[in-house]
Amino acid sequence: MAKILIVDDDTSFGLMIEGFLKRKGFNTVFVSSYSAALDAIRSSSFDLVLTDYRLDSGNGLDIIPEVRKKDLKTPVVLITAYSDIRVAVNAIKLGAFEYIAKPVNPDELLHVINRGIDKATAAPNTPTQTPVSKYIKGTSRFAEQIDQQIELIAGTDLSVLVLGESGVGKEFVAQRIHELSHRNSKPFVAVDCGALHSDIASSELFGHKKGSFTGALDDKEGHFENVKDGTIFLDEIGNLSYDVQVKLLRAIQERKGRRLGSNEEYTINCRIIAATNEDLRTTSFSGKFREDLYHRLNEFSINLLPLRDRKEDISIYSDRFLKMASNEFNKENIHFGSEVEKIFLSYEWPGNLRELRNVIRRAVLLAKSQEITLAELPPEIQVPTEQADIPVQLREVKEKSEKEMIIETLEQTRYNKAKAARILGIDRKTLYNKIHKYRIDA
Ligand SMILES: Nc1ncnc2c1ncn2[C@@H]1O[C@H](COP(=O)(O)OP(=O)(O)OP(=O)(O)O)[C@@H](O)[C@H]1O
Repeated sequence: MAKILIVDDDTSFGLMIEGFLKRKGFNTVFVSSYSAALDAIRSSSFDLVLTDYRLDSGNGLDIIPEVRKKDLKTPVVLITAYSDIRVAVNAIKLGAFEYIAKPVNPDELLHVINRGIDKATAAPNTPTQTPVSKYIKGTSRFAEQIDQQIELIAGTDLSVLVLGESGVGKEFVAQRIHELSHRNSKPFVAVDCGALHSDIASSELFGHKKGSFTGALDDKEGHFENVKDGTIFLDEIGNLSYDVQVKLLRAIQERKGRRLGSNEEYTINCRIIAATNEDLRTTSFSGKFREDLYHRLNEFSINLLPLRDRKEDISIYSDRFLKMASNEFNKENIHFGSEVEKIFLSYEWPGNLRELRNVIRRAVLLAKSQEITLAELPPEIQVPTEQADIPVQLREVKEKSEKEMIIETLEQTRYNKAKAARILGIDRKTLYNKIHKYRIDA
């Protein structure tokens, strides 16, 4: 019976979720404070952690690294308010498995929990075998060019750097390259470097020998060993510590790896695809990301535009996500109302394709008839986001919350602007412009 930790400072809501999950056969532990959550995570093991974003002290995002430190595989699901969509996006960047927007729909909750547990148990630290392709091609000129690049590059062994905002499809592009390459019968291993705590990053990537550090109870294969001749996908590469960057560079240059605490070397034969949503060149100039490593990883780069800058793609993706969700929830002949289609085109999609997929999946679940109407969309989406369409008052509210979020993130990162920009999902230049615009003392 899977064991779930539920964290929510709204006790009645937390108990309601607990009751629901118990009825569905889960073993649950409910805590109503941030500190109790940390105690629970440190003192016992869970198959999944479900946390609200807003907690009495700290927040759901702070829980993620704590869970990661304890067990890399435990999925974390974050519950957010609709207005926190950017928080949800950040949660994914920090390694959360998924987010669910309030009001929580029980079917959706159950579905996400089951997917999280299945994923964690199906591949316990072993390479993901290449799945049947779920890659959907966009129809914009931009998407066509990307597909041409993918096809071109797939036949080579060049290292590829995939760039773009969170949720834009970087991992899907990496998988697509792998599927079209001669390595497609070999493993595809995705490593979320953003979720790798610096203390364990080397051991996760390269493996360790029993006794090489406290807690190394057994010999362990690293991802570079278990990927064999397949493709390793290093997501959020900018998060790797300098030490690990040095090891990675050596591994790439010499095509050799070594487990921590071992003298024996193994050969590295895999293809490397890396991804980031920050400008590594800027970071490299400020000495945080090694320039030599950057060039090694970037033998070819693919830059994915955010969805709002390629709106022609929205229609094909929403149709396909709709089909996938209707199959998943056994709802036939479901379609979008014309208002919904219009809103999809005017909304900014800060969470890109991931957000589009989630909004559609939820709408299908909630739909009472065969037509998806505005009632099934999150309120935030129903507000046209083009500045010109926003009444002054609303624009002020939007700007106020943006300013607050920037201040909060700057405080969280102790005014490290590169880090703050990364968490906010914007580039540093945009952050500087906003600091200037809102006259933030930074
Ligand atoms: N080409 C695609 N075809 C079908 N679905 C896609 C495609 N690209 C993205 N998606 C959907 O969007 C989700 C997010 O994609 P993906 O994980 O590749 O984004 P990402 O850019 O790697 O995000 P992050 O930076 O947060 O890791 C996927 O789980 C999938 O549902």
